[in-house]
This record gives sequence, structure tokens and C-alpha cells, in this order.
Amino acid sequence: MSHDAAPQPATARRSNALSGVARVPGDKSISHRSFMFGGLASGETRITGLLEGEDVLRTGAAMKAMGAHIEKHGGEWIIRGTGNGALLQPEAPLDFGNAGTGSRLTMGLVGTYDMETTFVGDASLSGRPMGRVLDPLRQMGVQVLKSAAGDRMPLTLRGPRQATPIAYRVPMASAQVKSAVLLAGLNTPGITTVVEPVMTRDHTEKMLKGFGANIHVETDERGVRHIFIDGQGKLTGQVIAVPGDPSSAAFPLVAALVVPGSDITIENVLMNPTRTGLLLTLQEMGGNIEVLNPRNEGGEDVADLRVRASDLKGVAVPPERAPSMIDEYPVLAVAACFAEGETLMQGLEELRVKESDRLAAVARGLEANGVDCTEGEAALAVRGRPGGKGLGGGTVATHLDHRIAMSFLIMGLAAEKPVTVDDANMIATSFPEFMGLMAGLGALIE
Ligand SMILES: O=C(O)C1=C[C@@H](OP(=O)(O)O)[C@@H](O)[C@H](O)C1
Ligand SMILES: C=C(OP(=O)(O)O)C(=O)O
Repeated sequence: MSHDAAPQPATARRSNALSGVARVPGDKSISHRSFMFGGLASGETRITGLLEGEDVLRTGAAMKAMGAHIEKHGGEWIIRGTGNGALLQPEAPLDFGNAGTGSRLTMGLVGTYDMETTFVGDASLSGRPMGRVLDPLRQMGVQVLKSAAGDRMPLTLRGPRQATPIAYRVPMASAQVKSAVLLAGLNTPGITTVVEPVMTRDHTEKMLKGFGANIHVETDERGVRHIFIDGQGKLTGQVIAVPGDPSSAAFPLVAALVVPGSDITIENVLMNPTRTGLLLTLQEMGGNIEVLNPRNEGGEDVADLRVRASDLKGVAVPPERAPSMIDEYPVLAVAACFAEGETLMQGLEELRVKESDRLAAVARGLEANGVDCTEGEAALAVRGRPGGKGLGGGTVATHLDHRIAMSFLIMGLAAEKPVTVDDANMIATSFPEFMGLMAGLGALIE
């Protein structure tokens, strides 16, 4: 989609019981990394279950522009990588569209190369802070030749002849920052160390190990993780089956909990413990979610989730749980609208720098639909109305944010009055099948 496609509003209406079995598309974090590491490794990488959302396809295009061969045959993506250390300078700016993960990880991946790379994106991405990645890269010898005010995109990096390894303590809970430094370390002689005081999703560590990188993790007595990567090793192509994205599964899951009488099953969902905070929280709220057929596939835990409509009650979500459900707060806030009592969410400072200021976007959307809520600097309290009586009837400003759009469409399925979002286009960045999948379960969205 071009950056300025005309907005496409959508409206969700109170629906009858949802039912059926569904599979959500592949995990976004693993899909980005599959294209990146496959594009960098020697030999062939074969990927099934890849998320073909716009964000991930832009990462694929960036890897192609730097020399990787990427093709789709039937349901399988086949990549021939350049070999670690052999990426080529792209001829044109790399356009990452709406994708924080794609752009920030790629800055790390290519920043230490002796070449010039320009990064551009849409209005949302151009407003997001990149200093969190540029600061450690500068310490490794990378120059930022150009950037918009406040270390924002569009920006141009110039790598050094040879980068310097660093030890870097990640100052905020961010898997993107951790990953950017580790990926910069891949093309740096010696040992790059990342210290992670609060554990975030560990896909980079796990997948790099699978590709043969010399990486290991030690957790000290205070629970702080120390990740060591010995640069310039060989990476070898892998066979990857991407499990279903728990951040996408969150939408039908919350829908089934709040639409009376619902009973659905979502198959093949990633259950990596760094990603299951929402599941735990919804179960604490009284959500009837059964974890069926737990299994390990390709080094990741996966399971099928059977979800039945439930009488939810408000809870206080422990702030230390935030990294394991960071993208799920908007849809948790929607579940909270239908719960008895108050749901308190804290430790949400990172929500302010996502595709939109998600804390403000959620609070305004809730208010527009008659929900009693309080927005704090890094907190949100939602007081629910079981049955959704009096809720809905508003239009939500989505600010180019896919998760705001999907969350409020889920709200409309159980609210008394319809809920409209001003633009559903961005849903294609992470979950192109959303409308069809929800309709297949019986949801009324158009
Ligand atoms: O590493 C990743 O794949 C991601 C990390 C998270 O971002 P932060 O690192 O900014 O928390 C998350 O919000 C994003 O959707 C995906
Ligand atoms: C924050 C998100 O993605 P990104 O940072 O990759 O844009 C998200 O998908 O919710």
C-alpha cells in the first residue's frame, strides 16, 4: 500500500455467538527475523507459515535490495542469503512503511557495514524515536549522516571500516533495541555484550543460535540477562515453520470471551513464555481459555486455544508483565470494557512510542464509546460494564495504528451500539486476513 492510500473506515456491530476453528497468520517477530537471518546466512533458508503482512514484506524487499535472493514457491519462501559480512549497499532508500521492528533491526544489521544506507517510512514510523537504536550504534562507530529532528527517520547511516564491540545495557524494555545491538555485533570482530535487566521476547537469541551464530546467554542472580555474541561467525540457512502470532490471536480470542455464547478454537498459536502475558491476564479475569495439545515445534512451544464466552472481572495487571504482552494492551482494554469492576494497567510508558501513542489512542477511543476510564502517564484504568450496555456509538481515530483499528472493531462486536474506526487499511501491516477470519467466525464487520 502506498503511504497515502485513502482512509477506509469500518464498522463492527453486535454479533451473535462466534463459533468455529481458525488459524491466525504467522508470528510477525519470527517472520521479520526469518527474512533477515535467511537473507544474511550462507545457503538456503526455507520458510513456511510466514506472515505476508506489509511490514514483513518490506523487510524482505530490504534484504533483496542488499543482495539476498527471495522467492515464493507454492506456500514456501525460499531464500539464498549473501553470507554474513557480505550484504551490498542498497541503491535506493530502504522503505519500511509502518514497521518499527523491520527498520530498527535492519539499522543494527547493516549499520556496522562499511556503506551508506538510508531508511524511510510512513508518517507513523517517521514520528517514532530511533535514538534508542542509533545511540548504541554510534558507540560502535556508526555515523548518522542525516536524520530528521530528534533522531527520527528519514535517516542515513554510514558504517565504519571496522566496528568496535561494546557492552550495552538496554535502558528500556525493548526487544528491538536488544536485537539491533546483537545484529550489529554479527558484523563486528570480538564479543558484543547486551545486558537486559528486564526480559523481552527472545526470538533474536533463539533464532541466531539456530542459524549457527556464536551466541550465549547467562542470567545472573538478580535475573539480569547477559547476552554475548562473537561477531563475524558463519550463519547457515535453516528450515523454519513460523507458528501463529499470539498478538494476532488476541483479537478473535478477546472477541470470543466478550460475545455471549461464543465457543471458538484458534490452532497453532506460539506459546513462547515471553509472549503469553495476555493469556495469563485473561485467565486471571475469569476467561475460559483451554490450552490444548501443547507441543514443541522447531524449538518453540505452540498450542491450540479453545475459548468460550465468559463473565470477566477486572484485575490489576502486574507492571512487570508488560514486556510479555506489550502489543496486547489495546485489546485487553477492550476486554476490560465488558468486565465487572476496574482493570488497572500500569508500566505502560512504551505504549506512547508505538505506531501511535497507544495509551492516548485507547483512552480517546474508549471515551468516544461511553467507557469510564482514566489515563495516567503510564497507566490506564478501565471500569467495565458487563453486557456492554450503553457502550459503543462512537468513531475511533486510529492514527495509522493497526492494533487500535482491530481492537475497537472487536469492541463493536459486543457493545450495545456499533463501533466505527476511521481507517482499517493499516490492519494489512500485521494481519491481512483479519476481516475474513473474523467474518468466518460469525463477526459482523464491514
Ligand atoms: O522485537 C520485536 O519483534 C518486537 C518488539 C516490540 O517492540 P519494542 O522492542 O519497541 O518493545 C513489539 O512491540 C513489536 O511489535 C515487535
Ligand atoms: C509495535 C508494533 O510493531 P512495530 O514496532 O514493529 O511497528 C506492533 O505490531 O504492535
